[in-house]
Amino acid sequence: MPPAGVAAPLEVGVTEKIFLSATGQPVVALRDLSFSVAQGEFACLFGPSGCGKTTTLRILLGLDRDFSGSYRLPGGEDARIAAVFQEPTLLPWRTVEQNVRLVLPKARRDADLDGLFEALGLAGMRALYPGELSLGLARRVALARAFAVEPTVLFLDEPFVSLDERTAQRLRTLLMSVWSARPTTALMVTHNLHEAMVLSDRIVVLSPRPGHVAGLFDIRLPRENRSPRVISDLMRSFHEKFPGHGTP
Ligand SMILES: Nc1ncnc2c1ncn2[C@@H]1O[C@H](COP(=O)(O)OP(=O)(O)OP(=O)(O)O)[C@@H](O)[C@H]1O
Repeated sequence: MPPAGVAAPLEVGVTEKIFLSATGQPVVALRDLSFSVAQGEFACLFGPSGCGKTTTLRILLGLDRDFSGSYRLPGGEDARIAAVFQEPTLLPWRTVEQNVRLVLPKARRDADLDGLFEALGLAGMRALYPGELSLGLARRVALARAFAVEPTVLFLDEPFVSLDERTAQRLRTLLMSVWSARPTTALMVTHNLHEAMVLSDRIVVLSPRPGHVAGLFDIRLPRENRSPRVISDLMRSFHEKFPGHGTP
């Protein structure tokens, strides 16, 4: 394989991931899961409950090393990885500003983050503490923290669940405006097919467990052209290509 630079794709080749159930029975979560995400592409990992989406992210984040196979991150050894989870996981005794700056390397602790706070609608909230924020605002701070490190790869695990649809929609728009300013190779787990259509360049569709790639759905359309009509056409094509997937 050529050396992995920042321009290299995210490559996933998990041969097998087995858990042991409480009774000691093997649970094969993933088998022959293989896909890649091109540099600067935003991909969604979509599939039925229990098919191994979170397991895949945990492996790619280096949180689970007990699997067979391999993967390669953009940036290789020097990859700067950022992750956004369902829980914003902010330190309650630190301000919004401090929570974001904490993740920066010492040399960049004083970096100018005005543009980032502004873009995420947090400019007036930098001195607030997490306890003063709604869940939607706390998730914005989690996004700011992720983008502050200027990651070479970004992982998101259902960052917009349990928000009312208006707030979720606002956050998707904010995510896209920050991401578009500096397109970063991104992989986001979602249960929400509509969300995947709005946000991603490519949907990686997983089979039921043991998870492997059931197929790819490419959306090569500029996001500003994805009107409700276009999204509903895309949803129709998706259902034709993957009958039974993505129906509530
Ligand atoms: N620590 C664990 N011990 C045993 N089994 C596990 C463990 N973690 C996950 N599993 C099993 O592995 C499979 C994949 O789980 P995972 O959470 O990755 O699925 P998922 O696609 O993210 O599900 P969901 O969409 O419901 O969040 C499931 O069958 C799950 O029960």
